[in-house]
Amino acid sequence: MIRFEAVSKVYPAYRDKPSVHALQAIDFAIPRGSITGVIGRSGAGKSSLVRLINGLEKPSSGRVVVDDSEISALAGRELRLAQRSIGMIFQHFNLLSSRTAADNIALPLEIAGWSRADIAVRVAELLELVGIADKYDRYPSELSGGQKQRIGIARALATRPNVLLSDEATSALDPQTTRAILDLLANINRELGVTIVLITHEMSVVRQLAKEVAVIDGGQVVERGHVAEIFTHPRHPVTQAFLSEVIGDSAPVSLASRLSPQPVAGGQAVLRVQVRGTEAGDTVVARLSRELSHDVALLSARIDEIGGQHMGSLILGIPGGEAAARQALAYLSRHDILVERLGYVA
Ligand SMILES: Nc1ncnc2c1ncn2[C@@H]1O[C@H](COP(=O)(O)OP(=O)(O)OP(=O)(O)O)[C@@H](O)[C@H]1O
Repeated sequence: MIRFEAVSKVYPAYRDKPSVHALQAIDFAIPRGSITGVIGRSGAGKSSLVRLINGLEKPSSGRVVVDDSEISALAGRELRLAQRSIGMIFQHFNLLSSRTAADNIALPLEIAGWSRADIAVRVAELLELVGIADKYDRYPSELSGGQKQRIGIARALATRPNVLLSDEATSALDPQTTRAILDLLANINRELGVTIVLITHEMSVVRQLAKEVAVIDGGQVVERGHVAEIFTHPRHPVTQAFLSEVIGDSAPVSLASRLSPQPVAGGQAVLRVQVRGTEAGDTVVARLSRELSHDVALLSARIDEIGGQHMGSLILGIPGGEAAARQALAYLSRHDILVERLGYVA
């Protein structure tokens, strides 16, 4: 369990730079054994939050507790011991280029004072765990990004930590490699019970791996909860913006370029309808056609399923002039379906 209790972090003024309130009033808990996503835009405070968990920074006020130990109050040898139970992986892997894969993984064990024989056994186990046993004698420059991250993961797990912090660990990888690394992290969580904190600016990463998510903005947690719930009912504008990236609810370019802000004689009003929840998009189209007593054109649709819930958006063309458009808007709003008018097309 990781707990933030009324945590704030202020970086003091330095020369001509003003002080920065990087985190304010952070109060939340990450359950033991969970995979929790922490998502935020650049500068939101994500890295500051991570550095508080592993004790690299101290909070300006409040407490950070990791597995019953107040890491924010530790120093010296006690802090170093506590840090051994917190592994970390990074966007740019942070491997030593002069060491082989095996020797990179061995590094934290050497620092912890393990014997050479024990290190050899543990490194072999870890190479196997992350699926690159055949690369033990390769140098980082000879490996792909995905393989380097596997070494990063093995090194982070070497001292058998309870917590694994992932700071944008897949941001430098292509989508296919990202998926493979996220699958590996899911296995590690399942098999070893390691608590994973996933710092990211990509909702697709949260969606693929995390069960819980906290959205952070301006140094505050602005929304948090189960991933399926947040994805289907996002409340904060920042969450909504992250989601529209992953759902892609913008109109197709060919349609957007034809949109006119004024009604077009004999044309259609174009509406964007949000699909959230158990109701599938096609039911919305069918119900609306029945209500209007004429066909509704489906101009574009992006629907996904997350945690058994449909989510996405439909772009509909409503023929029949202003009266029909107003009737459609009223009907959808009456049924609590989020809708917005994008314009008109011929
Ligand atoms: N050591 C520091 N000294 C002064 N200000 C800092 C320091 N570290 C971070 N900040 C400031 O604190 C705020 C939060 O930064 P932080 O790095 O935690 O955000 P982030 O969400 O991780 O951003 P990014 O995704 O760009 O890394 C920013 O305004 C940043 O400029």
